[in-house]
Amino acid sequence: MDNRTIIRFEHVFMEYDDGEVVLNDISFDIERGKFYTLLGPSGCGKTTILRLIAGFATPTKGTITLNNKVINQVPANERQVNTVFQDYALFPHLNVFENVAFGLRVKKVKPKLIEEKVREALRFVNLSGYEKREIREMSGGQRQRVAIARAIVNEPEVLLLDEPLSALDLKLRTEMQYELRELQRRLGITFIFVTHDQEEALAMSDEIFVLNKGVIQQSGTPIDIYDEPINRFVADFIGESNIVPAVMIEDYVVEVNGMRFDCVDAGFSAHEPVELVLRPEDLEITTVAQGKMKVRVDTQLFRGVHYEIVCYDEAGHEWLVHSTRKASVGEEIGLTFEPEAIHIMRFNETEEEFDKRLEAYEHEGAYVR
Ligand SMILES: Nc1ncnc2c1ncn2[C@@H]1O[C@H](COP(=O)(O)OP(=O)(O)OP(=O)(O)O)[C@@H](O)[C@H]1O
Repeated sequence: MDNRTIIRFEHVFMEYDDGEVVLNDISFDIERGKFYTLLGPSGCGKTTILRLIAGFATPTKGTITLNNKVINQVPANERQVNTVFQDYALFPHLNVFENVAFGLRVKKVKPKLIEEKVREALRFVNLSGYEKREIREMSGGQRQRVAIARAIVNEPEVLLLDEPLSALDLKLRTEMQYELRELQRRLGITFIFVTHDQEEALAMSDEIFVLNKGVIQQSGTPIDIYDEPINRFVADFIGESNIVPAVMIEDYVVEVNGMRFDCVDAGFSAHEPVELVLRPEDLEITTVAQGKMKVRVDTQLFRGVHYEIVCYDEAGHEWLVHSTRKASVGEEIGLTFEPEAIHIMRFNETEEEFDKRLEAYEHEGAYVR
């Protein structure tokens, strides 16, 4: 294992007592000092992964390594890992200072050092001066920061954050997204953040793991995952998409609903059935004559930054368009897009097969079948 890797999961399975398989052969590496997000729908196993890292649960099968040491059986309090929970789990009867100091007092750290460390942690989360405040006198965002201070005061190597922003209203949530990202940069430690909100994951992360039904569907940078989703689940879960059954005619040419388009995808068999993905913001409205396809506008909603327009092509297939340009319901318009905007997904391709094909295509100009 190279020195950058701090956590490794190798073929980890998790079953609870009722026999439900919650994690099904999970393997991944977490590098030091990066911001990771586990993203997926409710019940997909995100919290279970955090519990395994924290030591609140033991895997049924597989190995979990922290700093080159297998930790399957290491108790939670002996791991350099701290968790910030969704409900913050603060002590309501203690003030801000004592909430943050609690763990250090339990460890019998000297009072002078506790004073120093707590003040430092509170400074990190911009709560200097709030030491004597009662928890009930703090706002949601401030409580959140107390919970983070309480976790970082222990100087963990890894901070686990389980949907820490879900109780906040939208504006505060956005502010806290900036704060958390900035805090991670300043601390330089590894953050593993859980959310089911794809925009939050895209905005905050260095790396995202997209999970569904106990399996990692895809891992990568936000841009990789947004631009090159590996399958229908990921394409659908990360932002809105037009996902349409299509056929590869030859390299760089795809046919959908009887229309042929240039694309930049290669490495498929001739006439291989595939799925074509086009993001609504990549479709541009033109006149019928200038468009690559002709559609009729069915509905239009004003969304502030853009119009959300639903249209149908001549084969009766629906296309969602996000455009700053207004159309009229019932109008026939053209849609155009760049060949690069088309993304082709192979049916049931694994992440490794996909990466191999992408790499061959990008670096060697060779095709992988
Ligand atoms: N202690 C437990 N005993 C039995 N089953 C459990 C236990 N904890 C979780 N599960 C089950 O494991 C599955 C995954 O749960 P987990 O909490 O990891 O999902 P999640 O992705 O974090 O979901 P959410 O976003 O709703 O918190 C669920 O089906 C859940 O019912």
